[in-house]
Formats: sequence, C-alpha cells, structure tokens
Amino acid sequence: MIEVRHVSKKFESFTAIQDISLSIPEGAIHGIIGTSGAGKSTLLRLMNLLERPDNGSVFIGDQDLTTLSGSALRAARKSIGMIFQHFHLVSNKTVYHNVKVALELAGYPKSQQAARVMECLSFVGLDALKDQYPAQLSGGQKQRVAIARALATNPSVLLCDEPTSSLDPQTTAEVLSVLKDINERLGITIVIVSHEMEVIKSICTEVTVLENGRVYESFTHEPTGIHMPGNSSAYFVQQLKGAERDA
Ligand SMILES: Nc1ncnc2c1ncn2[C@@H]1O[C@H](COP(=O)(O)OP(=O)(O)OP(=O)(O)O)[C@@H](O)[C@H]1O
Repeated sequence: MIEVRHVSKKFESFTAIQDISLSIPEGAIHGIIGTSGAGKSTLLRLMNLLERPDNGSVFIGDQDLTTLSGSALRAARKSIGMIFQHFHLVSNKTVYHNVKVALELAGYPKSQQAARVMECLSFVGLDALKDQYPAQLSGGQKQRVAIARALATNPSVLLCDEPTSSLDPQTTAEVLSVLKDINERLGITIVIVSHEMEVIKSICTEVTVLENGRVYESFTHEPTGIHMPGNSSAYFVQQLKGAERDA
C-alpha cells in the first residue's frame, strides 16, 4: 500500500532521513516513534511529498509519487489525508465550511458536497456542531473536525502527525477511538507519528522506531486497546491520595 524505497532527505548539510525503506500493508495502523529530532515528521511528510526526497521513491498503491508534479501530484494526494498536532483549522470558517473547503479544493461535484460534509461530520460525531467556529470547540472536537476534513475526499491513507499531543488523556482516548474506527469501518490505512508510547501501544498493528534518520527497528505489534482514563473529580482525588500514600 505505502512503500518507501531508499529514501533520503537533507536540509542543507544536515541529513534528516538516511536511506529508509519501509513497506506498510493496506489496513495497517503503523506507528512511528523515536526521540525528538529522529526524523519522524519528516518521514511522514515524505509519504505525501510535502517534503520531496533527495533520493528514492514513494509508492502509494502502484503509483510512484516522486515521478509526479503539478496537477498529477495534486490528484494523487486526494487519496492521502493528513492531520496535525495543532489541527490547522480555518478560524473564520464554521465546522461545516472547514470540511467543505476540502471538497471544493478537490473539485468534488458541487451538488454532492453538502451531503458528503454531513456524512463525514456524523462519522466523527460532530454533525450537531456544524455551525460552530473552531474557537468554540474543545481540542478533541477540533481534531475530530480535522479528521472529518481529511476523510472528505475518501482517502485510502491517513497520515497523522502527533494527532493527540495537544490533548488530555481522556480526549486522546476519544480521538484514538475515532482513528481505530476509521481503520476498521472504512478500511483506511493509517500512519501515526507520536512520541507518546501509550498511543503507539494502544492502536498500532506495526511499529517503526527511528533513530538519527534511520530505521532502528520495524516490527509487527499486537495493539493493547485504548485505555479510557478516569475523568471524574473522585478519580483525580483517589489517584493523587493513592500516589501520596505510595510515596
Ligand atoms: N524544513 C527544515 N529545515 C531544516 N531542518 C529541518 C527541517 N525539517 C526538519 N528539520 C530537522 O530535521 C531533523 C528531524 O526533524 P523531524 O521534525 O522530522 O524530527 P521528529 O523526530 O519529528 O522530532 P520531534 O519529535 O521533535 O518533532 C531535526 O533535526 C529538524 O531540526
């Protein structure tokens, strides 16, 4: 499904990615983890050519993205959605219009746009908030709007760059549930960059550990499932008083 072959990327004289090859099968949830600066985000951005590699090729299905440019690359990118740590929503557009803009940019048939926006919003459970603005939403809701926007063009791949790093544990669990749902119900292959071990452990079916721009190890993984943390005042008190007693 996604195949990165002998890819390298330099920023001036600094080599961020060194000769990486990786094969991610259809239907996987592939986690990429490593220390800060290991090259995780750069590797992810190479997968949709937001960064163009200096060497090597990037296949999505049987299409080598590195051979494309201009309108052909824009067309190929419709099959690759992406979400980010800071959501990247348009602040002066409503939830509805944040999703609709993805369809407009992709040239989706005008007569079908409204129905598709609502379909995507109801998939992430936000249809009731369609007329809200991003500033009126919680972090988890903002990320769900970003997911709905990424889903709008029916991608086969969703790239996630630290999707839960700005969120509290409860909201992280909710967003991970949406990602798992997308993978299971829509069959979308997911690549998720995170420095949070729990995120990788909970939903990833395979993992790549990066170190200094190289693959340290890549392996299959049995997801542990999403842990729903307590979210009541009583839970916080119990956890903190328990921790005090144990200290
Ligand atoms: N556009 C750029 N110009 C110059 N250097 C860059 C650029 N993008 C990334 N780098 C450098 O490449 C290296 C890898 O960056 P990258 O963001 O991929 O790492 P990361 O593993 O995602 O780190 P973090 O977890 O801190 O986000 C870092 O040293 C970074 O400073």
